Amino acid sequence: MGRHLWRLVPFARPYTKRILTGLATNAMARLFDLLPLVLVGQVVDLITPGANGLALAATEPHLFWVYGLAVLGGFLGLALCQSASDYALDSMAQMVRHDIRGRLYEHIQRLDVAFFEERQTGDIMSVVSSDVDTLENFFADVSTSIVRLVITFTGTYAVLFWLDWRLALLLLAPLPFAVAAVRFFAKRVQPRYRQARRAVAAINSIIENNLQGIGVIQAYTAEGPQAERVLAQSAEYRDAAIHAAAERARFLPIIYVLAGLSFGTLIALGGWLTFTDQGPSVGDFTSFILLAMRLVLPLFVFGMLINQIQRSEAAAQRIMELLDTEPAIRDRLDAKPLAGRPSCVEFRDVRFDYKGREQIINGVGFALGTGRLIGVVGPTGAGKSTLVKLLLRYYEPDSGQILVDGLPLTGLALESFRRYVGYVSQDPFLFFGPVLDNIRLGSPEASDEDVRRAAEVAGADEFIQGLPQGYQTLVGERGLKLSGGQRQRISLARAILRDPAILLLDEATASVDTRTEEIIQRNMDRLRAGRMILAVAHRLSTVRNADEILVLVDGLVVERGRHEELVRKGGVYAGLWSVQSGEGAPVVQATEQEA
Ligand SMILES: Nc1ncnc2c1ncn2[C@@H]1O[C@H](COP(=O)(O)OP(=O)(O)OP(=O)(O)O)[C@@H](O)[C@H]1O
Repeated sequence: MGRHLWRLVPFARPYTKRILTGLATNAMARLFDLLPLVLVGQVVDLITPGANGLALAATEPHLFWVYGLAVLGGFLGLALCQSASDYALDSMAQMVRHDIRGRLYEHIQRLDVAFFEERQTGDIMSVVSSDVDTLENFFADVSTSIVRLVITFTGTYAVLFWLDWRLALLLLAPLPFAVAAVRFFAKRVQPRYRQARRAVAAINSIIENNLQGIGVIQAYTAEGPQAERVLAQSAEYRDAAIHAAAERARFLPIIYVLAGLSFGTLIALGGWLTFTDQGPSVGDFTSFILLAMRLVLPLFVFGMLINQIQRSEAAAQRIMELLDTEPAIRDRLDAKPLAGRPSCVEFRDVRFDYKGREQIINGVGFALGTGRLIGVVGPTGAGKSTLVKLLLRYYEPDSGQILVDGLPLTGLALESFRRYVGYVSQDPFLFFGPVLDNIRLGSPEASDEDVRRAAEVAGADEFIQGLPQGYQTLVGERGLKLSGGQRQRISLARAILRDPAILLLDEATASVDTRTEEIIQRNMDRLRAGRMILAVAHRLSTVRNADEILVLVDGLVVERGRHEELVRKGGVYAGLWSVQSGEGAPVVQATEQEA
């Protein structure tokens, strides 16, 4: 067993009693299993004529009944012990699997956004599902098989030594060769399993990604090349598995030949010893042969076990890797919870680059207090969404500070801060389930009436009432499809319901029509009281009423002020405004002039 599997032992510890019961009953089952083989020998002796030419059965015929009942007792014992053992160990494995999966999911949920940007969803999925399943198999089957193997082996050998120690020693002779063969086999197969596991993860990743974008694949008739990508990965798995099978095919004959050699010698030598009265009785020799046959199976099981243990080790390694991944964004040891509802947020000369990218946010500063709305506008790729994500603490600034009520955001307990934040992302996400649950995501205690009011403010109530089952309509993946604007409004209602102190809107109304936006705008003006709003917008009318508008270009605030001031100034904002309000030159002309 490798070191990764050992690290999973703590998951089994709470079930020690169940494991011990399972192992003990399994041990007893093995002994009951061997009992009939010994009894067969006794019956053979019972009917074999002795030195006086008479079989014992002639004088004690009732012994047939005794042996018959003893065999029946053996089977009954086997039945009871085996099923008790199976139940104890199987249920333990299910519990361990449940715990590992739960722990993994909880852990993954805490990992930061940057982690999910780097790892593919399918890859993570294959750890949570198939790797965890492999371990269930390990805890249920492999652990039982190990016990079965050890007990059958030691139990059988003990009886064999008792029957005839010379023949027993003879049987032991090929064991070192068998162990060497198993080890050799294991070493060669392990890399193949690792390769196969990697290939499975890659296949899952591609398929999951492609299914999400199936519409794009079909629109661009890219089915052929995409199928080839999947096939190429699948071929890697196939080849690794075939290689492993080839190794197994080479290993099996070695074991058979070794078993054949020792059996052949046993039959020849044992038969001769029995015949010449120098060895065991005919009955004992019969038992001996039957028991010895039982030893071959464990040898094969041993090979398969090594196989399974290696697979489990590879799965455990991937699970432990995930569990060992610490979120980059997490509470510091001395993190303080936010004392209460925050009333001001400040960016001080904040600079930030994504990994491998430069000059994303280049020294941004602003202060936002309760009751105020700051609008952020600027060309695409200027860093507007990044500003919002920094305030959400998806990422931390490389330099400069973000202060909440004068305290650095990085020093706050994450949860105590985020519970005061409402966030509507550029591409709002709806989970599969009723509209109601989607809005209630961050406020599980909210009443249906609260949800409806939030939806009203977000301009969503009317259309939700018109859905087939109103607030109970299933949406999200495989639910009813909604338009971009409808999804945005549900997402906005979700943020509003939270009654956040800080409302972050990233193009929150970009997909709704102007009339609906006007309604939402009016509601927002009411909402502004008692909270801070940071709103990113391309459509300038959205932030027209902002207390301050930041014009962001290449991660720098190049202009700031109220709408009227900026228009008067005649700079970047004024240029954008004149185009959007239709006062300036049409876009096409402008492009031609630039050209
Ligand atoms: N997760 C990321 N990793 C690396 N680079 C990123 C990441 N997200 C955004 N970027 C890059 O950072 C820059 C700023 O992106 P951001 O999303 O903040 O722009 P934006 O102003 O919101 O643009 P838009 O108006 O198009 O939404 C872009 O050049 C973008 O390519």
